[in-house]
Amino acid sequence: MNILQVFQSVSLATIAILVFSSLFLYLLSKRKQKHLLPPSPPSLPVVGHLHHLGPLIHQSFHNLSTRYGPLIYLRLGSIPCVVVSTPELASDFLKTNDLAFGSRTQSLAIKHITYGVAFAFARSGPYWSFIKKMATVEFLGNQNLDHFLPIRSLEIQELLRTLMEKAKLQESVNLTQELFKLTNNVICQMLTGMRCLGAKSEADEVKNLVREITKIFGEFNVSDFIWFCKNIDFKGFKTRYTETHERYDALIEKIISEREIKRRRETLKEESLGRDCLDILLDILEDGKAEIKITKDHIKALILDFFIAGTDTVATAIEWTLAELIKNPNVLKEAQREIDQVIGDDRLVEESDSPKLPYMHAIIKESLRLHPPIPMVNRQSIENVTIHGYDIPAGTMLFVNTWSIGRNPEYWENPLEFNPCRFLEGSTIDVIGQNYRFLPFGTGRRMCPGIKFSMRELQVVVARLVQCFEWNVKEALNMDEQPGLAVPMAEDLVCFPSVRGNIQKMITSS
Ligand code: HEM
Repeated sequence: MNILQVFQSVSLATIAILVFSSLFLYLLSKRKQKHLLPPSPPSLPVVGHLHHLGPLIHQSFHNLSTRYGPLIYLRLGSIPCVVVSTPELASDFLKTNDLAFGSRTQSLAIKHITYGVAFAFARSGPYWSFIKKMATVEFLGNQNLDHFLPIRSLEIQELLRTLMEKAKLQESVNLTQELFKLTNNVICQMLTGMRCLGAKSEADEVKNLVREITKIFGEFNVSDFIWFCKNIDFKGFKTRYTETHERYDALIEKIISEREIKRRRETLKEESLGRDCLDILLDILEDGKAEIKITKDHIKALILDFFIAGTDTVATAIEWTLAELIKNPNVLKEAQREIDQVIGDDRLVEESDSPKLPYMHAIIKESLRLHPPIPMVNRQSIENVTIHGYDIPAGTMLFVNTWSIGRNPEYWENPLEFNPCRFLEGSTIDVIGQNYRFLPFGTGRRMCPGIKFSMRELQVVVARLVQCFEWNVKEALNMDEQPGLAVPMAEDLVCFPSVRGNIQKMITSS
């Protein structure tokens, strides 16, 4: 939202009073400031550095860093921030000071929609550690992922069928929408056991809500940054997120109640493996001896956390990878050659084939380097720290610009070239957060717990799209980005698939 447009919606008299009082407080705070802060671009009273930011914030930070250096201090309204844009600094902040940066800031909208108890935004502590362990080891651990393999296979097969139909009719397909449907259906079943049926079902309402909430989470709201705007409902944003929360609450209440009735009937608790997330969480809720007491609000917030974190991110990663393959036909041919040689043409690629497809693995990494779905690792400090001689006060927002690091010629040769080979030939760089040049899933204690799940889903979907189809587009692809919680392509990816080889037989027999 344009700051000027925002100001136009409030009466001029009120603005004048508030601006003058803020200016006074700003000057007062400057006089009191004794901290040595990192370099900073010129700022304005009240808005601080907000006027430097465009809609794609990671790109604005990247541009500022090229002028003011790899460690900069910004004040977004009244919120202090530091932006970090080199692997060395990323390591200083995220490894050496991992504990100090153990929290995240949450917007007013996120706080309201997630009952004030979102896990992904919680401060590190006993509740966060307990849920992190549950998420990493149990819900998204290897055993559960194996158990949910048939769900992923079925959903991917559905996608292939849709594409095959389109290919037969020589029609275009909106791959962006199809991929969102795929990832949403998979995560929806892993969380609540429900599948989107295409009719007006609860799962469809979930899909619509996830889409709306993801949009809300990614929107810039001036009330988050300028303290005297906190209670102003700019452009009806507050009304929108309040209503969306109410819709989500009604739906999830119903889903939980139905599950509680089912559990009483079927004593589902006896099954120890392959439970959906709702069952795992209800077990914890009902367990009088659980290490941590959780409430129904925690369950509702956690289900939403995973929905939001697990839908757009994976869909966006697949979308960018396919776009790069279409733009780079030589890479696509090489990937098809690898699959044809290793798998042949009488069966589809399976998740378990991944170790045999190093070129495909390198393609996924190369796509995550250029297009990390979450372009910045965002944290908040919980104590004062001194880094490189600079004083970073408690409560400072940290942005590690992984997007910018991935495109820096000091760390990557010809960084804008899509060249998967850079991840082959002796490269030891992986996605697991140990090399600070490449942090698509973050690093350290707050690292993404969905990494194994995402890599499994990402690789098999891209491999099957490559194995089964040739991809054509009408016009050159627009590789611009769109703002959002994950950063998708600016325009939906619309393509014309055409069937390769034996695909019809393979899809129907799989
Ligand atoms: C391509 C897919 C994905 C990417 C690129 C991605 C990326 C990230 C990143 C960069 C972070 C911040 C890490 C940090 O602060 O160090 C994160 C956190 C998180 N992700 Fe993912 N993610 C993906 C998929 C998923 C999935 C599928 C789930 C769950 C179903 C998930 C759940 C979470 C959660 C709960 C957090 C917060 C963890 C915490 O604060 O401790 N993510 N993700």
